[in-house]
Amino acid sequence: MTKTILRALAGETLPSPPIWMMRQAGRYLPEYRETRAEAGDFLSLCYNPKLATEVTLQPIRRYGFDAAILFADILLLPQALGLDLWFVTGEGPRLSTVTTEEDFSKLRRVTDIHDTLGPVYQTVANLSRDLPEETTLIGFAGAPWTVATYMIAGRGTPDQGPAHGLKAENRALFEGLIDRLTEGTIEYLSRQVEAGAEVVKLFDSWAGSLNGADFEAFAVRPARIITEELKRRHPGLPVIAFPRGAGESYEGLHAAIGADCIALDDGVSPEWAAAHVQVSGCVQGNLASSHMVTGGDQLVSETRRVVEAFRGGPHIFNLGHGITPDAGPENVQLMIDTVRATA
Ligand SMILES: Cc1c2[nH]c(c1CCC(=O)O)Cc1[nH]c(c(CCC(=O)O)c1C)Cc1[nH]c(c(CCC(=O)O)c1C)Cc1[nH]c(c(C)c1CCC(=O)O)C2
Repeated sequence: MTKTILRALAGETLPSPPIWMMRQAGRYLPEYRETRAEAGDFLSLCYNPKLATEVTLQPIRRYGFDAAILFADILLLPQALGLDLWFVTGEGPRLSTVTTEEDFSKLRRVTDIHDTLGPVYQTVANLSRDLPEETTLIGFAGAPWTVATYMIAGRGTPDQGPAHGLKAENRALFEGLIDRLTEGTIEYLSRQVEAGAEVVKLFDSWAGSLNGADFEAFAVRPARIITEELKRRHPGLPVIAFPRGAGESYEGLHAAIGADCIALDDGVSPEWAAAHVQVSGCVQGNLASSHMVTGGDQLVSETRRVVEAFRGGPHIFNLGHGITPDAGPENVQLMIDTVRATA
């Protein structure tokens, strides 16, 4: 029998939605913290196939999620393109920046990323061998705009100001960077698929700060190019696009991107999204991740509300964003039990 996630992605409405969770391998789990301590730091964990495989499997063993997502990070691609990358504990990522033509000219060609990323492909291959047969393996990459915001600022920013600045001041350089990332993302995801990823997901965490023509040019268009080329190389490959914060612009994105599934953040109500987005295809989401911290009756009622709202069409249950380190592992179990009891 075909895996439930693949059935939903193919447009099937199931008795209860299959479920997985963004950042399901993460610091809220004691077993993750233990393996991460063994690896030393976060990047050493990402580039250690044995340990990255182990942390990817931990939430599958504990909860039996219907999908596993490769353990890696969206910032490994800029590192493979030649930037320095490190993580400051308690603060987040730091990178060397691309803000001038000279910086850009030093970036590696997209065909030269695989030496750095080899361990990631090995993790995918391990997972494809070790996962239970009913569990779908999801590969991923950051979308060009979101990755560019980190490469231009050298860190996370509240409003993506430096990237908007470069877009205004040196459009040609900014577009060159988006194009390089678009090509690099195709090569990176294509190798993940060859190693055994069954689905790929594009994380555009900062799509919400692009408006109007910019949203079309730098969120929709790169996602469409990546999706089309991956599907050309790997016929039948399902693609999930996650333009977080798109708001009303979520409407029409299945067709505009050519994606099989649009992932929703919790800034849109499930009732609105059922009427305006799910009408054109599978959706994924969108319980607020804060419920994984607070738990209780509200978690149960809001989980049921999301399931009910999307009951009439293809749906993959997920949070609206990644689970946070302060979440309670018991709340995750309560969410899963509540979703599965709706069948
Ligand atoms: C913007 C972004 C990044 N990484 C990612 C995004 C897009 C999604 C989003 O908006 O959250 C995507 C990502 N990051 C990680 C995954 C693995 C798969 C998953 O479990 O979903 C995925 C899909 C692991 C991670 N990536 C990171 C962790 C925490 C690392 C640790 O163990 O200390 C994990 C499990 C670190 C990371 N990585 C990044 C930041 C800003 C941070 C620091 C913030 C934090 O510490 O939570 C960049």
